[in-house]
Amino acid sequence: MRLFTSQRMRQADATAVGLGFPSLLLMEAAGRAVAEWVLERFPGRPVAVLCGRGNNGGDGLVAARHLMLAGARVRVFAAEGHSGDAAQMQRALQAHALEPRPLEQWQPQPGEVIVDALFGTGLNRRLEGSWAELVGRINASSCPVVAVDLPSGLPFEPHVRAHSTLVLAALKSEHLFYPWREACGRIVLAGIGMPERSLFQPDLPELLTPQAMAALLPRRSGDAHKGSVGRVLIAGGYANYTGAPALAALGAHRAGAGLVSVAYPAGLELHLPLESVRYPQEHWSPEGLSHVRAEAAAVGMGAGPQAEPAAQAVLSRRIPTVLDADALQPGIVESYARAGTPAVITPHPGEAARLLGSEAASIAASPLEAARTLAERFAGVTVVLKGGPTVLARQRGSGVELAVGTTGNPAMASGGMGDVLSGVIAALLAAGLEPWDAARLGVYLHGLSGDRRGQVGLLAHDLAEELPQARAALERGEVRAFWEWR
Ligand SMILES: NC(=O)C1=CN([C@@H]2O[C@H](COP(=O)(O)OP(=O)(O)OC[C@H]3O[C@@H](n4cnc5c(N)ncnc54)[C@H](OP(=O)(O)O)[C@@H]3O)[C@@H](O)[C@H]2O)[C@H](O)CC1
Ligand SMILES: [K+]
Repeated sequence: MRLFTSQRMRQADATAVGLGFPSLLLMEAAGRAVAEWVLERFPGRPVAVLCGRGNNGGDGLVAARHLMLAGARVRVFAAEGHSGDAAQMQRALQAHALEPRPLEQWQPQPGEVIVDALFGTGLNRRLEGSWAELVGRINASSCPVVAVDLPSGLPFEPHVRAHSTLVLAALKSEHLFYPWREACGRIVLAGIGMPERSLFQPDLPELLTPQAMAALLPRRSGDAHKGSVGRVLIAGGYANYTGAPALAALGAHRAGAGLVSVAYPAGLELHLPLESVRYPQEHWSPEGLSHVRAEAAAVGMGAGPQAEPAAQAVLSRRIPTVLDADALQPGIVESYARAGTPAVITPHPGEAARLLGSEAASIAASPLEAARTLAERFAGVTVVLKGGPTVLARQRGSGVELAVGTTGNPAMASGGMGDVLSGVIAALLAAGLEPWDAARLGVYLHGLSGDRRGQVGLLAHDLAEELPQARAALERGEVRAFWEWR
């Protein structure tokens, strides 16, 4: 499943029409799906349908007809100047003796449901003047709003704040990325019969679905033992940063590692899980790690100025490695890329800014572009750019492949979560998954565990404790995506 932009959705629309598919059928299916959702979710409630002058408005006119035919009390308010499909849908409505009134005449009525069909993917600038004022009045009314495709005004301010958004054909960036996502409310995805060929755009970011992620779960054979399911080396810790490597170790244990070994500066007091094996290091060196049995590693958690020697010592093992926190220095990442050792980097926007020599704010504002730039800059390295949502990238052929996480929530904004993620990805690498698969599944499971324990106050080790149940639910096919299908 792919994540679209408004522009790429218009392209898909044009492709469908080019294939001979009548666009009027798409509008009919869209409007019908809106009407069905309103009738199901708000039975018996009167409805005001507010229609803009484009095709989003056309969808609204179709919805009004189906609502009326189903016996709902409907008022329709529409902008002037419909053309093409929308104009035909206006005539179809008028044939049923339902005449749209001028949009300016709309006043909210208590108890009414508002269908926001003002603007969808055709919006190309912020709303101003009477449009901005109308959006203000919609938001100030106490009426629930069902947005058609997108809450009108997104991705700019002002925009409609919806109870639910009936998304047409495919999810777009606004439905996933904060802060826009908050304006969408519940997300309901309607297929509308778009030919599959027009939606086939593999260069768009992949959306991590429960089905695709369940298929990546490493299977265990009946004769599994601790040496056969993946052993992890965690290297980190410095001064008073003793929690980070312990949380990474916990993440690795809870993600199914058969054995977790932790290397750390000698003399440091680490509260490691009882099951972890300790390797105190007088000085970081390849020799100090040569006896550790591991198929994958995670380096940098709380390592401070020791990150560089720790990362170089681990690099001598030539095993797939997660580089996190203090190991996210351009020189370190480059040395892994140059050596051809599979590496996964897990920066938050601040660390990504350090790697790219840019600003954290600009990374957070354009995470897809930032992840792409990181993958290009550090060729061969798998990028996990943490955020709401997390974005993944890797170079593939002459281009960059992108994926976007669909799990996780703001309660996960607390210290130590990233350390757990490093351990989880390392455990999946050790189990034999390719870096791209380990990173995608790790991000998915980590966010899923956070969602299952999603209250503010969640601690990183609480999240780690949830990992086994989250994994089992995913394996049993019990996990649903955050959007609903219609
Ligand atoms: N494949 C699908 O998913 C289908 C989607 N459908 C629906 O169609 C819309 C997109 O329709 P479109 O006509 O391209 O665009 P909109 O209806 O969103 O709006 C276009 C009009 O808005 C004007 N505009 C743009 N920005 C502003 C602004 N800031 N202020 C005022 N007016 C604005 C624009 O005119 P300009 O010339 O002034 O730019 C257009 O008149 C999609 O979202 C779905 O709801 C199909 O119905 C089915 C297939
Ligand atoms: K809309």
